[in-house]
Amino acid sequence: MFHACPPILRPPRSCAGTAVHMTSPAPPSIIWPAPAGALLFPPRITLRAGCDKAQRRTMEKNAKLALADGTVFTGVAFGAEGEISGEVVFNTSMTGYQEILTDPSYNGQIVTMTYPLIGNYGVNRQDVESKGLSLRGFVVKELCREPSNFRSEQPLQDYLRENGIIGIEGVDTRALVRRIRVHGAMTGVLSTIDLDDASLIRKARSAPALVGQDLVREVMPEKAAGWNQGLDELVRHTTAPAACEPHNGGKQPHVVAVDYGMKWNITRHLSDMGCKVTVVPGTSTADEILAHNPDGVFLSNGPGDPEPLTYAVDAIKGVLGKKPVFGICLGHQLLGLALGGKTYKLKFGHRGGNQPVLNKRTKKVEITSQNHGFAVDADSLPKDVEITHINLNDNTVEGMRHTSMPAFSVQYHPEAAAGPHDSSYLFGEFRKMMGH
Ligand SMILES: NC(=O)CC[C@H](N)C(=O)O
Repeated sequence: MFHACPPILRPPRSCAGTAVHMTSPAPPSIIWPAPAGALLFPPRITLRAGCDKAQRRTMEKNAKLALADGTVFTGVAFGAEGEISGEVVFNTSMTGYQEILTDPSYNGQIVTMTYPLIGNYGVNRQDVESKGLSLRGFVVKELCREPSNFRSEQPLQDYLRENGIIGIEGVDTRALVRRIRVHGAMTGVLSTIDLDDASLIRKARSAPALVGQDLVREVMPEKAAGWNQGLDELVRHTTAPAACEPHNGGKQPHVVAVDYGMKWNITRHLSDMGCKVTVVPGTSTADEILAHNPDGVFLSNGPGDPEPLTYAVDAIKGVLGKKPVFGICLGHQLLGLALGGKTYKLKFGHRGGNQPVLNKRTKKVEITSQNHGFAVDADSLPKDVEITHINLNDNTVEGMRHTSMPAFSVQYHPEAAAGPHDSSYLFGEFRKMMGH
């Protein structure tokens, strides 16, 4: 029998061949044509392989992606029209494209998905990680224009168009990713308005590099605000109990979360643990942070190079030793700088939902969600900083802890969104560090 979700009636398939619908076939109780007033998918012209070729050609608009090394990829435009430059990076997650699109850490970057079919479950209002889309452009092999999922509210191409993000589909993403892996992340230009290869390559070569830019100020909030949203029901059921342990009725720990472009699932986790959360802008000084009288200070993820963010490093130095500190991703890199370490740019970064990390204390391997292009240099860290986690793909630093002050951080994303929940115990460790 059919369950709680409202039945969705779908038109008969006009295109055979591509596996775009991941759900099982409609149950026999659903009829077509539908009775008047029934909930229907609006009629759309499909552009999938297997559709009428002439129809596809008249509907398609070309787009091109040019890299600074002179490579040009031609594909079909989707989403917004225009032209944009950015650092071209790739993400290996099979799902979670909406969380990726709304992760402010992608500010300044054109993101390529290695999974070959993107858009099949649409987008919704629950899976957002910030108030908007900060990435510069989106590159996929095959776009599914007709999502099929009970949570879907909109197809991906409409979402990108409404949010002003240029997408390109039909790109040989394997070739693109190999190029980035071999030669490193590089600047590129994505355009639907200039399709001249030489001109695009010139623009890609003169586009500003990510290194040295402060991209945080574009995505951080303007002023401090409270936070009171918990985890989505679907997520709560799959998250480790430590992270979701309810507030024990005692004093509610007050966390000040310094927002450099924070993913909302972090504050959802903190809130679910029973913390009172105040979010403050990434430019807040130590005095401004401490004026909230926090029990703990959280340093968020965020875009770009940590080194130019001297205001953030100074603020962290002013908080260290006074309050427990927990940092994630950019927050981890900034903590590393504040502790006297150095950061450097990785060749092509870690982005995806399947990065293996060794927890050196427990000797357990955690499968983690990641999105970073910079890393903390292990050799630069002072003796009183213990490296707690390492990446098993390339042995880079994934976590650290100060041996005498209450401060720890991870390079990866324990809040997942999207990705595995292996590391959600870290939120519980922060709570313990705050003495609650
Ligand atoms: N997700 C993040 O916080 C990214 C950190 C930093 N912008 C990097 O790319 O390394």
